[in-house]
Amino acid sequence: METTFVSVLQQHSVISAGCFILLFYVARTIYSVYFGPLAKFPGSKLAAATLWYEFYYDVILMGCYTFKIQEWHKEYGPIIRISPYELHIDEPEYYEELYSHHKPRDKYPFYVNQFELPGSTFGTVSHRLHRRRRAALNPFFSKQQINRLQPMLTHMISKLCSRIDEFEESGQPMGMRPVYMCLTTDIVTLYALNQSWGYLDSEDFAPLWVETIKAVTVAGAVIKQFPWVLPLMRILPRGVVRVMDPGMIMLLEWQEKIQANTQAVIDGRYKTTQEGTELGLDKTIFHALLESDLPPEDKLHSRLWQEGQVVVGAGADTTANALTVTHFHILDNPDVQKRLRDELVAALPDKSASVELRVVEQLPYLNAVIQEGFRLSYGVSTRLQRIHPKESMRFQDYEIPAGTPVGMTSVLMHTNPTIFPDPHVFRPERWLEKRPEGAPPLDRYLVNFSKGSRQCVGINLAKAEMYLTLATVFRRYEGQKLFETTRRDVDLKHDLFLPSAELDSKGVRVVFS
Ligand code: HEM
Repeated sequence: METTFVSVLQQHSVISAGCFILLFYVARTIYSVYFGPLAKFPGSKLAAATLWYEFYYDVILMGCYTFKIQEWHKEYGPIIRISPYELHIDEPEYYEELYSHHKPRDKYPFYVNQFELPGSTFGTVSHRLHRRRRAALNPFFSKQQINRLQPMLTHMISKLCSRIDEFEESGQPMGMRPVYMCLTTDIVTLYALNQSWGYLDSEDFAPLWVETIKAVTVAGAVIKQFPWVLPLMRILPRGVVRVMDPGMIMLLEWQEKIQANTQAVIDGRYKTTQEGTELGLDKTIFHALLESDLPPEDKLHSRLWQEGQVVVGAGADTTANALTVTHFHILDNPDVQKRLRDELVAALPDKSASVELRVVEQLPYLNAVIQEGFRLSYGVSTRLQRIHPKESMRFQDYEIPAGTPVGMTSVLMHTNPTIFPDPHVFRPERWLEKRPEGAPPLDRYLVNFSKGSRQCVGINLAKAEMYLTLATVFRRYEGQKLFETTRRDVDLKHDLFLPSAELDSKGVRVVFS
């Protein structure tokens, strides 16, 4: 009798606690949606109430929240609330204010958590700490430093050409995304780790590597919502992880490879490779960071490998995507292809000679083609939030409370028809036309690398790769045709952090003849 009484009492307590927690959440949500500091901002009330909205669009529908945000802007105006905590702005003139060079801009933990690399410059939330870490990275990527990479870049591009020659001979279509991914990976690993991963030598263009990067970005949408997933995967036996998510195994193995490289540098048993030495490279990014003015805590293995992973991850897929999308649009627009070829033939009379960066970076039409390629390949397609930790920010009549994450998205900037008329048309000429009196230069609105203190550190390297690769490939190979490839294979359909076309696309394929 007494036991029954106790168990009924226990049941009641559990139910009461459950009801209390439920009531607490309901009350908190009502307060946040209707009375909290972000209540005055327009937008969907459901999105203001719960992160599950974003989960549905980004995880279930695979990277579609960006398009929902775009739709909401049409309905609610240039500033909207898109989650219980976050605002989004669609007003091109505000970009340089939000992504300021000088004002304090923290990152949003919800965003950086998706890669779980808090030791990296990219993953550093605090603007103060970021400036210190970024200052140590900058010299490694300065224009002067990148100019010195010409022999290495020429060497890699001639390897690329040997692979294209094979396909030219066989007449088989070549999948450009994997091949460009091999090129950019071999370049960034040789430069940053002094140890090229040699993917251009792989018979089938290392499909596992392409899959790894894709798996990492797809997993990111889930990890943002459930940040405990990655630490959990690390402690589970590999066999279990493999069954649950094979992409995760690739990520863990990639991290281990970089961790081993870092440890070898710290232990002083790192051997520079013959390939690197012959091409004038004798240091890894870890040597550069260890020799920098960073304090000892920033020179620990636990931080340095994270920096290495970001540089390799950020340097490879973004540039490969920009190369692929630009290559497609050149071939899809015969007039563009002809004008580019004429310029290249005039500037580079010998089609087999290696291309000099200082020559091709001066070519106006090649520059315009690359700008237009950057515009339609977007860079990172997801929104990038910035936070002023201490002071409120002003947008039109709104005062944004200090500490609020506010994002803007390159996709919305680059397809804004007022700035870029006929935004989905690939028209390099727009970059060469005279701007109306008093209008700012057009590249003010080109944000594939983002802007301000936290913009991409690899811009000079990425641009050098674009100039040299496109100039070489379009000067050397006269007979190029798209193979069963249409706009459907490049147009943005899913925002998987990086832009993705339809998921069943076979990618951009080209026949060289
Ligand atoms: C076309 C090629 C590229 C594009 C479109 C691109 C785009 C971007 C963007 C948009 C960001 C800012 C991300 C954010 O705010 O969270 C970024 C950051 C970064 N990128 Fe790139 N990137 C490219 C190539 C490269 C290359 C070649 C490297 C290095 C080898 C690189 C290394 C980095 C690093 C280390 C960061 C973090 C910088 C920081 O937080 O201070 N990127 N990139």
